[in-house]
Amino acid sequence: MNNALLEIKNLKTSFRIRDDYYAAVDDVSLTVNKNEVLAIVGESGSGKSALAFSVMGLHNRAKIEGNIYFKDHDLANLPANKLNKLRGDDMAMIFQDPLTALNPLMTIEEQIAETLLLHHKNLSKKKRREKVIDLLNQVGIPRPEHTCDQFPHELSGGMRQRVIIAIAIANDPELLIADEPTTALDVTIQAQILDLINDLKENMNAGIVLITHDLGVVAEMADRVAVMYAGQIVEIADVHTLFANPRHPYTRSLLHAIPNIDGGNDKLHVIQGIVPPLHKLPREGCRFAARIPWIDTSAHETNPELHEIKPGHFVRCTCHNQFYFPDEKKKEEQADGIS
Ligand SMILES: Nc1ncnc2c1ncn2[C@@H]1O[C@H](COP(=O)(O)OP(=O)(O)OP(=O)(O)O)[C@@H](O)[C@H]1O
Repeated sequence: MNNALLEIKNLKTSFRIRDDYYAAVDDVSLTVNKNEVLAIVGESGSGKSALAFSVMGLHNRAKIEGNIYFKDHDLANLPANKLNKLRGDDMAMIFQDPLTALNPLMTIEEQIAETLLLHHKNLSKKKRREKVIDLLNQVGIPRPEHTCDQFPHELSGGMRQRVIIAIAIANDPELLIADEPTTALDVTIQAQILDLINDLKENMNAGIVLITHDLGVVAEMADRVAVMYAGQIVEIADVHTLFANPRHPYTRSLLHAIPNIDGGNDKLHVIQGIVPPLHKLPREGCRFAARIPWIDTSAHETNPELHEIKPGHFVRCTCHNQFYFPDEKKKEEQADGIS
């Protein structure tokens, strides 16, 4: 049985810079299944949000090519009115910054009710309030009746993010996209919000796309992980495989950059350089090659593709076969007595 909820095929999302279009998402294909959390990880500028916004139809002036299949629709080619109906009804998004995502001039009840009314036009005022209180309860707001009448600025960051989640789940969406849902929050609140999203996955039967640059969050929450670099997926695997046997040099560098928890002597490996700006992204060859200059250029493919190296484990470019970290090689050589 096909368990796919969302199927993205050859998606290309391009932005106009001066006279040309540049792809921030460049030929991405992905599937999100029912009842799974798919994490998308990568440094700032790798195209994670551009991908999520394409699915939600939130780009104003981007050029979108390819297909985004969801519930018998191709979102990439759907008229705005139909997309609006699906958004808020069947798919919803939790944004990074709860303050900018809420309307400062509306009470919490009014904001949640606005989404409810999309689906239940004839809801009486009394029933509407009951449903809002119920949703605020579900997301762990302690005094929901009181919070209903408050404005966003009267709530803490963690409470505001709970309200955002209440709005997102108001109509029981089948697909939930959470874009860095805890970045703006402090650590203890982060953990509570992640627990809440985990509970939602269990209770809602939804597919969740979790965008984050925090690998700790990925390890805790994800079923599968897609690693993005410079607009492309460079590796995709189930979460256990990705942490136990990361293959792409970028994935390995991201994992290598996590400090050793037991305080070993390993130096923190910092990935040299940054994701280049959009109009300067290399469009030919391995896009990560410039950041691993010690690897011989012959290791890279001319047109790197995603290869399935084990069932469900895909890696782009053959360079992973020859990749090593210079500090590790040095250690090995020292151990072998070579100076
Ligand atoms: N509206 C836009 N117009 C032009 N360029 C854009 C636009 N939106 C994003 N970009 C560019 O597209 C690239 C990908 O950006 P995106 O925000 O998707 O990255 P990201 O991985 O989500 O990063 P972050 O973690 O910082 O949100 C970046 O180079 C960014 O500057």
